[in-house]
Amino acid sequence: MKKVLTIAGSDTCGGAGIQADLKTFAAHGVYGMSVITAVTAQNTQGVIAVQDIKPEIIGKQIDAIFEDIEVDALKIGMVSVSETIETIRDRLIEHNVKRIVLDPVMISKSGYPLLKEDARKALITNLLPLATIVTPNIPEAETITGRPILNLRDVKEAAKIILSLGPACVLLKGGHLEGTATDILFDGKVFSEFKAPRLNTKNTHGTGCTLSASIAANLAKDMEMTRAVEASKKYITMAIEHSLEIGKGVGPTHHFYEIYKKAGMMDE
Ligand SMILES: Nc1ncnc2c1ncn2[C@@H]1O[C@H](COP(=O)(O)OP(=O)(O)OP(=O)(O)O)[C@@H](O)[C@H]1O
Ligand SMILES: Cc1ncc(COP(=O)(O)O)c(N)n1
Repeated sequence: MKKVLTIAGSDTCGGAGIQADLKTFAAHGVYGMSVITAVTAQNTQGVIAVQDIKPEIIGKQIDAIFEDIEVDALKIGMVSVSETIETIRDRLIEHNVKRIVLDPVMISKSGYPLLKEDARKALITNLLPLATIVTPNIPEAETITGRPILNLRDVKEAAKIILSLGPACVLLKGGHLEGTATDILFDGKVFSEFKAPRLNTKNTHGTGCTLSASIAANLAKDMEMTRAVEASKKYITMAIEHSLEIGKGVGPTHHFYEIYKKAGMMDE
């Protein structure tokens, strides 16, 4: 069985972060493992509090995995502070990790900062160069590039700038633009578009976490990048389509094996 690791924050209400990642891994039929960078108290209405885990313990969690288990792919989500970022960078270089999906989580949908402002530069300089693929949403891409993104042309320009910062590929997610939910993949040569109809639901808590975890699972299964993103786009679209009316705010996406089966990805 393929083995996939998530390095991210814990979300009490189970819609984003570590919990979304492990549910996604299970739905993809891969073995999921986790390194927790921060514990959040949050629900569908927002984030109430965050306790960052000591970088030393984060480093030890990473070592515990790599000293014992072969990892086929990993994803990085909420990393919170500069010291955490530096620890992750050092440990991943030390363990010579391949296939890294970086979701540069900055601000929760409810508006709570999940990455300290002074840690943005650390994320860009330390983690972007290690990424096989980085998956910013529009506001994250605007922060990384320092440019506004209003249309598809801006998206492509931003993808080029982000690629120049070191990752092998960029997937710029169009969830925050209007109209069709179009994501653009750029590998330095070709732009590929992945489109889905915009679904009319407020329940999109953890969509970015789910998409990046799905890409990590698909890369672990030796899928080529474009194929992996295509399969993951189908998965997130179905997970949003089946999203759950849980809590009083922005409900979570739904992960069940059936979604993956319906997307026709069971033979990969
Ligand atoms: N209403 C929607 N209908 C269809 N697809 C959507 C919708 N909202 C988001 N998506 C898709 O979900 C995926 C995640 O994109 P999004 O821009 O929401 O990420 P995100 O902001 O990082 O998510 P989060 O911070 O909630 O984890 C993308 O493939 C995007 O196109
Ligand atoms: C631990 C953690 N990681 C990521 C997110 C982003 O998800 P969203 O933007 O849907 O709030 C979150 N809320 N919590």
